[in-house]
Amino acid sequence: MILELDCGNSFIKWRVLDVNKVGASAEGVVGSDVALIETLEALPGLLLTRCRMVSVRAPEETNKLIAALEEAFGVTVCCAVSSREMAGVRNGYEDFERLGLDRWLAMLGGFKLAAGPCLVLDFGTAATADFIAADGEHLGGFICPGMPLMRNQLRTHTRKIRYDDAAAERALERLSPGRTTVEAVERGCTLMIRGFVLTQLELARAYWGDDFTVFLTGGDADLVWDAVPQARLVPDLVFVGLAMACPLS
Ligand SMILES: Nc1ncnc2c1ncn2[C@@H]1O[C@H](COP(=O)(O)OP(=O)(O)O)[C@@H](O)[C@H]1O
Ligand SMILES: CC(C)(COP(=O)(O)O)[C@@H](O)C(=O)NCCC(=O)O
Ligand SMILES: [K+]
Repeated sequence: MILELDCGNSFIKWRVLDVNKVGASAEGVVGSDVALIETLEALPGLLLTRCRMVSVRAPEETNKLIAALEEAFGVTVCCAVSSREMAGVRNGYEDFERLGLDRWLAMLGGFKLAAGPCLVLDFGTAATADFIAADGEHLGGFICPGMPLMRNQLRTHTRKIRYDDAAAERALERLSPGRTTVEAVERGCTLMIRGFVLTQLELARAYWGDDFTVFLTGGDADLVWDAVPQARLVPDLVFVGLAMACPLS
């Protein structure tokens, strides 16, 4: 069984692949290293042989998690690393190592699935957009605050914006102008993210006309999905790229 991990700034996404099965045999989202190890230890019949990981966290944090996994499960961990070029995609950053590894892997996955020009949009702690041309050239991208950062900034820097998660979820059933604080904030931030998406689509059209694929991924991708009906929602896009960057024979 192979353990796959995507360590973002807020959450660790994990899944277990069983060579004898199609798709993941178990998967989840956890908030900490400890929660990850506990969750995995509670899985019946887990026999890990390999592990591959991508992390956008600090090296010390990532190394600590790797050590904990090796100790708990006796597996060696293959970590995705930056590269200038892979699977036909050329990293467009001036300094290729500075491009977030989650972005790089989602790009590799997107270009493989699209086999043509694509726009990769990822909605996590940050929202990111990356443009990959038909020849695999990464034209660059954009980073802006994602939903968690936008709502936290409003809460931290105001006195009167306070509400709970359940109210936030209810507020997003519609996007009409808010009549309560929670509606006004949740819908306002959602519209900002959607505005970001529409601007990326305009740019993609300017480059490629109508001939491109849009990928949506990240924990908040479903907040924008209905604004981009032509997009492909691929929650595991980073994992698609991870398997390419860390092939395990
Ligand atoms: N099961 C889940 N657990 C936690 N967050 C989730 C879950 N499903 C969706 N989300 C949303 O995903 C967002 C975080 O996205 P994610 O891609 O995990 O971020 P990051 O990669 O930066 O850690 C949160 O704002 C939350 O609203
Ligand atoms: C842009 C990001 C913060 C996104 O992280 P996430 O929201 O997935 O946790 C991450 O890809 C990152 O730290 N990138 C390094 C900076 C860059 O890509 O230019
Ligand atoms: K991410």
